[in-house]
Amino acid sequence: MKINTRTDEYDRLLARHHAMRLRRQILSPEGASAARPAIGPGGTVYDGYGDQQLIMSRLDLVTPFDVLIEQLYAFMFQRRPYLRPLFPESMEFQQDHLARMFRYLIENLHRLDHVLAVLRQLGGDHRKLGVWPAHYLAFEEALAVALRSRAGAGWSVELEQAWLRMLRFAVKAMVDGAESAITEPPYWHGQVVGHERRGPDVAVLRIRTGQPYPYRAGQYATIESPLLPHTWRQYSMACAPRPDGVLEFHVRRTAAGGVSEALVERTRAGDAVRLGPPRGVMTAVDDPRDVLLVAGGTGLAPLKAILGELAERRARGQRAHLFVGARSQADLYDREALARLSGRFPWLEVTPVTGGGAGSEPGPGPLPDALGERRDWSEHIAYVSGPPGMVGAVRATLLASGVPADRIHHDPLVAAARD
Ligand SMILES: NC(=O)C1=CN([C@@H]2O[C@H](COP(=O)(O)OP(=O)(O)OC[C@H]3O[C@@H](n4cnc5c(N)ncnc54)[C@H](O)[C@@H]3O)[C@@H](O)[C@H]2O)C=CC1
Repeated sequence: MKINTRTDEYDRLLARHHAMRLRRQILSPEGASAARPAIGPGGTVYDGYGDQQLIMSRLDLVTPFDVLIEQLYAFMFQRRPYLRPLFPESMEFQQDHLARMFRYLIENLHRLDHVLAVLRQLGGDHRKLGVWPAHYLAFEEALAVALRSRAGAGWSVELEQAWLRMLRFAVKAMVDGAESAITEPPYWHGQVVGHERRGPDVAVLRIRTGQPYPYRAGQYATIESPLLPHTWRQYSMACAPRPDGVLEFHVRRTAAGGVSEALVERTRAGDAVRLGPPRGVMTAVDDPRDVLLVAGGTGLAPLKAILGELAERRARGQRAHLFVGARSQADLYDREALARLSGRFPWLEVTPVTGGGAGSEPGPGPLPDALGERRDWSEHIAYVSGPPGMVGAVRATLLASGVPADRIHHDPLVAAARD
């Protein structure tokens, strides 16, 4: 269900923009303009802060973004129908993704170093989609037409130039990112060598790649099934790199017609898939402190991989405690594997916590409470993975109990696309 009404999206962006400006003013004695960065990709000068002010000043003309983006793609495919096959059959996710990107760019144009890193990675990831620099020109042309048609009489050359400068900055960073990723394959071919149903909506898949897949425990891959061409979704590897090169993934079926449904319901051993390059920052840190791992649902996958790595290179005397949150006993889909691990490794304690999760009452759920009751975690290194609401709630509990922020590791708190 779309929740973006015109006022919602516009008001939300504006409120966040004002809050950030206030924060910059407080943090910087010279005022907000001192935060003005000017270095773009390849050393070019770009006044992101100036464009941010201009774009924000008339955001009301072009929001909600979903309408703008629908017009953009309609124009692009009408003008250049040969680009349509590069996109998935259903454009819904693509449109949401682009709206998120517009919001992210506009909100962050005052801190180009952060934006550059994100865009460079996005550019590298776009290689698997078969995107070439020339395609971006077609996109720019379509964006200009959509902006004009959406904004109507209030539109101006200055506004259009600000939007196009922002886009060119983003494209340049993405093309740079794609070029510097040139030594890495855009994707790996894989074959499903194991497919086990674990309950009505979860499957554990084992995939062997044709070429070695170089990743670190805790990272994720994007996966494409031939059942849904051009649609890639993220899943974490649930094992540390193994000598036989087999990767384990935990997939919960979510929306009908999505990649997860295809992988859970319609995929069998022997089927082919493709994997994008490994990504993600939640990897095991080299620190001899005891380890706390907190998993919610299939968020268990990367933590199981980190445990696998710990088993291989654990510091002397280092212990680990894994909390596994699940909706119910029946939903503890990996309980046998976890029992095997805790039987094998005396330094590992596993605590299942049931309740909460999809369909239950809103609220922090039982995981933060279970942690709080247990012991003092302030000297631990923590890894947290699961639904964004759970990761946020657990993070808040750990911070409040004295664990420093730089010792709480998790992937960014945005809902990753896994349906
Ligand atoms: N499949 C994978 O490889 C990975 C999945 N994830 C993410 O993990 C999540 C897994 O989803 P499900 O299995 O459906 O989990 P779920 O909705 O069944 O939740 C599992 C448990 O997490 C806790 N929880 C859920 N929402 C909470 C909240 N708002 N506050 C506090 N605790 C909460 C509850 O204890 C619940 O029982 C998805 O968001 C997925 O994107 C993250 C990393 C890897």
